[in-house]
Amino acid sequence: MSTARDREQECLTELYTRLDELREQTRQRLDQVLSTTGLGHQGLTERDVAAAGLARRLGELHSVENGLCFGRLTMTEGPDRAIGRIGIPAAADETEPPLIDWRAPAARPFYTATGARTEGVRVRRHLRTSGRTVTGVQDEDLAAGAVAGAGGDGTPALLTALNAPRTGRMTDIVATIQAEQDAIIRAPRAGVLVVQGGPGTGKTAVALHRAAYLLYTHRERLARDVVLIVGPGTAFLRYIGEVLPSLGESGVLLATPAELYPGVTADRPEDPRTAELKGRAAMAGVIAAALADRQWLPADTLRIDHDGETLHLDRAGAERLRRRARDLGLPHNETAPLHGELVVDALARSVAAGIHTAVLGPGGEDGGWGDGGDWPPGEDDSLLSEDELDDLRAELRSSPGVRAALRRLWPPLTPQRLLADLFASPRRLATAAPRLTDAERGLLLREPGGWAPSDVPLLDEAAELLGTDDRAARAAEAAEHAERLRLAQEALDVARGSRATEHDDGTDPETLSAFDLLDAGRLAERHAEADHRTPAERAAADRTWAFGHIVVDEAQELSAMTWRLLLRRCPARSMTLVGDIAQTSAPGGARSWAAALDPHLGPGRARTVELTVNYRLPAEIAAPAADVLRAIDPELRPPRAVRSTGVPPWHRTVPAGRLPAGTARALADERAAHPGGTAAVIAPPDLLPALTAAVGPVPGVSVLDPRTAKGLEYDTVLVVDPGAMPLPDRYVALTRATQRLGILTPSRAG
Ligand SMILES: Nc1ncnc2c1ncn2[C@@H]1O[C@H](COP(=O)(O)OP(=O)(O)OP(=O)(O)O)[C@@H](O)[C@H]1O
Repeated sequence: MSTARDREQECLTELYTRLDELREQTRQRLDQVLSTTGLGHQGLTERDVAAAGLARRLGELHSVENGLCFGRLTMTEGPDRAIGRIGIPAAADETEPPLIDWRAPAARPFYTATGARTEGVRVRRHLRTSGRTVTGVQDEDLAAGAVAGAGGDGTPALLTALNAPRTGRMTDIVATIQAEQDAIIRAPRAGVLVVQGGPGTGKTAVALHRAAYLLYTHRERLARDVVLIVGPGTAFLRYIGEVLPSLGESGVLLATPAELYPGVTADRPEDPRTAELKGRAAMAGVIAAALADRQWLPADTLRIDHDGETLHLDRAGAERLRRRARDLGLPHNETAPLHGELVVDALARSVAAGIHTAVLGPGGEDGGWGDGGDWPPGEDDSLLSEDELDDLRAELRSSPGVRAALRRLWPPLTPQRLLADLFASPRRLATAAPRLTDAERGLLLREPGGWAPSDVPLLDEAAELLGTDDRAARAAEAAEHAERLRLAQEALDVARGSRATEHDDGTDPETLSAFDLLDAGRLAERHAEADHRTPAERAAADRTWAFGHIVVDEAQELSAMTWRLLLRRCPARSMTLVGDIAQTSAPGGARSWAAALDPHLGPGRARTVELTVNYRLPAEIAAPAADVLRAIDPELRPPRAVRSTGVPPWHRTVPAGRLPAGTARALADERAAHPGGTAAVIAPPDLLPALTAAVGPVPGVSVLDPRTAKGLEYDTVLVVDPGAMPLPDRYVALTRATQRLGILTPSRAG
């Protein structure tokens, strides 16, 4: 008699056969599409789009090779449902799909059914597989009523997953998503959802699976608009980088907050106090004031050389024109040409009025426009016709002296220029930030050269106020077009040359050739490169991209200015923000979700849910972490550990001078007792150089400070001198271990 495992093996083999067929069909269609020739420009673009779609699908089909099917639901009525990483559609002669995508509504009871609420499920089966072989089957009989279900109480499948050694890369959790996590993953897309949870409650895992779920459920929209995932640092992004590809998803953009301004690499070191200051919401006002300061006014009268004459623009007149330009309510760079027109018009009228005065002599009340008269002069003051005035304006517009004056009065600016000039000038800082103290302004003052991460939202703020100054982009496009024209012309010349030769050979000179039908311009158009970038690549390069959904991990760390930037990138306000208020270590980070988000969203606009079960820490390691949490805030409750290892953390006191050597020895002992897996030494930043030297390069071992360790996890963790860490950092350090924790404290005598 065949066992359940044999029967599952048969089903699994059949599923892999179907997967191989799907791969083959997709590969053939891709080959077919790629080999299509003789297409026009439009046809080529369509071919490229189709090929990219098929290549993506092929990638998806290959990414699910491991763990293709991980569960089965036997229903009280109707056919079984096999649950997997992707769906395999029913063939023409089938009524049910042989494999259901974990994100499909029909798969949901796999995660939510309990003995009390069976949702029509009789047996929930977990499959363990290795490659294409079934290695184990675990059944939960819901009809027996004793099953708590996927509620965080440690089903064997979950415990197996949690006890597995870590590889240094996060893995997906599709086979064991728990009910409280499932509710978050499948929450509606609209609105801002905040997921608060202690360390190890699966916030990161949930956020990534939510992104995969949303991409599946709103495929068309989100594949086009892209999902942005923001994580605290590059080490963290590397750690989570495989999860979505393993779920067959590639249409996401992963970035750190420092990477959110295209074209800027923000790696300039910075004093944390400066970073905190630059993260405050008040910096938005400072930047606006810095820009207003660049819309210049002459102290008295501006003298403008024009064609050997001197034109005059007095301060009051310049101020009136500036006010009219500002009243337009447009960004600075977009206002520049309009302000220029106002000034040119005023100058033209004043010249005309000068002619008027010269012809008629100074009359009546008209005491001129430089000293309190009506300025700029109106039409009635002019003897010139409108056509003559137009000519005069045109002349002034192209006058080098006038142009120089316009650049001075309303200079075209880039965000980089505005910020670099502001931070390099005590005078500009004093004008733009009068409410800051001298010491604070001193923190902002610096030589130009490079950008710090905290500059990124400020550059974005400045870009918003400045508007597009797309002259550079237009110039590049024009240069590119000229180059294409040149190449096309060359191609035509070569063709003409070869025809001349052919004629020499006696071919028919009357035969029409390509160059008879085309000119270089049209040929250039045809050769214009189609944009082959994926939507995620285009989004990465475009500051004004509106993302379909934004996921932020370690969201508690973001400054007010970074929130402003992110909300600009998501006008639809469709966001999932995960974090833990108790782990906030950034000086400008959140003390409460309401304090961090209400100023940007409005009070109560974000919906907050909590994760309460700790999947990382065994109960033994959770205990010392809970003590630290109480010290941070007695109101906060630690998450409940779902498993226990029977291995309590150890504690060792070492003379301070021998801390590096003592740590290296303790680590070596741990590695000898528990070979393989991953380990980390987490210490205050100033101890890192000595510890790194003492430990040396060991595969699978990292030496890092608590802030870099945030979000990461290791089988074994040694925390060195936790007493020297600020409380949130200590909390982070003590909550990274999945199996074993050792604490080394320097003795005072050392
Ligand atoms: N349902 C689950 N099944 C299996 N493993 C899970 C599950 N939920 C979480 N885990 C595992 O628990 C560990 C902690 O998860 P994760 O890193 O997402 O927690 P976190 O809340 O983001 O922690 P931190 O606040 O420290 O960043 C990871 O190894 C994750 O894979």
